[in-house]
Amino acid sequence: MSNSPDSRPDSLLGPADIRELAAALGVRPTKQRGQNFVIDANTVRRIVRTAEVRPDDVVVEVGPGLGSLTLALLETADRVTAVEIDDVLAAALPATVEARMPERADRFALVHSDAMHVEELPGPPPTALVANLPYNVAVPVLLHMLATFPSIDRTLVMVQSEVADRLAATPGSKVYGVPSVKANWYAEVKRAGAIGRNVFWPAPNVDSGLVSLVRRTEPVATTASRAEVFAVVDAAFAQRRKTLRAALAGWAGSAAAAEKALVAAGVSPQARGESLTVEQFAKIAENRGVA
Ligand SMILES: C[S@@+](CC[C@H](N)C(=O)[O-])C[C@H]1O[C@@H](n2cnc3c(N)ncnc32)[C@H](O)[C@@H]1O
Repeated sequence: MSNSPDSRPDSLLGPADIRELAAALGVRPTKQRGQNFVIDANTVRRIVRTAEVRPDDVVVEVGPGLGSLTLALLETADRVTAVEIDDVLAAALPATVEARMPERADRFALVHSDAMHVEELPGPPPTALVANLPYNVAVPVLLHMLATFPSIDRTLVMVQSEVADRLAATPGSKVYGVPSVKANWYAEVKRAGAIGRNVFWPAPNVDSGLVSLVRRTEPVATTASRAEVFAVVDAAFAQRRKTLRAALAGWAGSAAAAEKALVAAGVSPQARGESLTVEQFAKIAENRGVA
């Protein structure tokens, strides 16, 4: 499958390998779990390159599926820990790694779990997150991983193209919203490429995009907690067409109290959430209850 001169051509998974593995395991990909498997070695190598995975990286992968990206990550990273929810896929993956890349198998660990419930991982703390995320839970899983593992400093995820746009949006953009602000709380976020539909089996009915997130070297400077800041963000975008004075009335107790917090934060009460930076949301959170 691979055109890369320095690689073992048979170690990564191509279309025939994926079909064979799926048939042997009786796997029928489900939409509910966002199961679309990459069948193209060039695509997974491109993801690893774009993620700038280094030989000393401890990578966590969410949703390894049949192992397409896992094997490409193992070619470069020091360790790969994969979190898979599906019973059959989780049970099969260690054997796939052993069969395709025996010399790297001791660098691989499988955690059979819902990524939303993972609070710790075996081995050294992860330095990078690289994943083709299940599309229906991509944003909550991404935010959970960034919150739970502060050691992750680089992330590259493949998500539905619209979700990639939303994650990387900046204030003033039509698609700027809760995912944009929350992701920006943790990281500098950028679109990092597009992926066509024909590199998957089964082919999804949406396009995909890559998003890169590099952990902020300095966290957002605020005395408010993350939960307090996120509460303002959620309230502001729950009614995104309303002015902040109106949208934050419930959060503050009244429209008048919301106005006081906004003015104290240096934000116009007539502004809307879509124009605010994460720092401004943090300032508003700090001024809740101001007299
Ligand atoms: C889009 S597929 C990616 C598979 C593989 N990484 C690839 O690129 O071929 C998403 C994978 O995430 C798994 N998954 C879905 N929800 C999950 C969750 N909450 N926690 C962990 N894995 C999950 C699915 O079973 C599936 O294997």
